[in-house]
Amino acid sequence: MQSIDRVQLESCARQIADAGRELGALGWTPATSSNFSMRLDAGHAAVTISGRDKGRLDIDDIMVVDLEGRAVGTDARPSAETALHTQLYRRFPGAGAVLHTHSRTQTVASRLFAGRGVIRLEGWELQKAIAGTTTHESVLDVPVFPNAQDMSVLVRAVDAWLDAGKPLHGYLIDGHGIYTWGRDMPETRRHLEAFEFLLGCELDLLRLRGESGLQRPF
Ligand SMILES: CSCCC(=O)C(=O)COP(=O)(O)O
Ligand SMILES: [Zn+2]
Repeated sequence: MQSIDRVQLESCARQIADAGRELGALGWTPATSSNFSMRLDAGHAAVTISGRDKGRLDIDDIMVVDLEGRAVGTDARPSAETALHTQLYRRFPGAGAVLHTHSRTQTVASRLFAGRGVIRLEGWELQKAIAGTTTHESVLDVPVFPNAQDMSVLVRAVDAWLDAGKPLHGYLIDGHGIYTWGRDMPETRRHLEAFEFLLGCELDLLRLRGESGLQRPF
């Protein structure tokens, strides 16, 4: 088995802790929710330990797992949602970081659009913050998958979307939060901020269009 590069692990742990502090300050990680990870090598990732306050992470709050989600070199329990992180590293070889948060905007949007199963973003300049998007004249579909306590159910939903050949840069889980990823932590942060902003705009449009808009069945 490949040995873990300790210097790289510490660097990733610091980046994860820094991201957690900043996202926590924004109020996107309430009540110990959220989880974060970074790829270490082709077979391992650094991920947050389950149940820790993600806004107050120390580097000791981050552990190593293999890409099947098994703990490596520790008895600590990785995030309850580790399977969603490792799935993304397996499916996207270029993914270097994954962020999952529970902001109010993400959570409300997930509930409002759950019946439709997808939030279609189009015409927004900020779509260009998503890697590979060069114009506002593009369509960015953000699926909303039903929540489940059994991670294998969620993994199957994400696999089905990807196996259908549909582009995916982030997804919502109904009543829960968002997952997004990127080649490294800065790109992943940019994606997360873009989704937060765009979901907020969609919610604002619904509010401004009035109560009937909010109640319209999707
Ligand atoms: C108290 S939040 C419920 C679990 C959750 O959704 C989450 O993001 C945090 O779980 P973890 O095991 O990663 O701490
Ligand atoms: Zn969560």
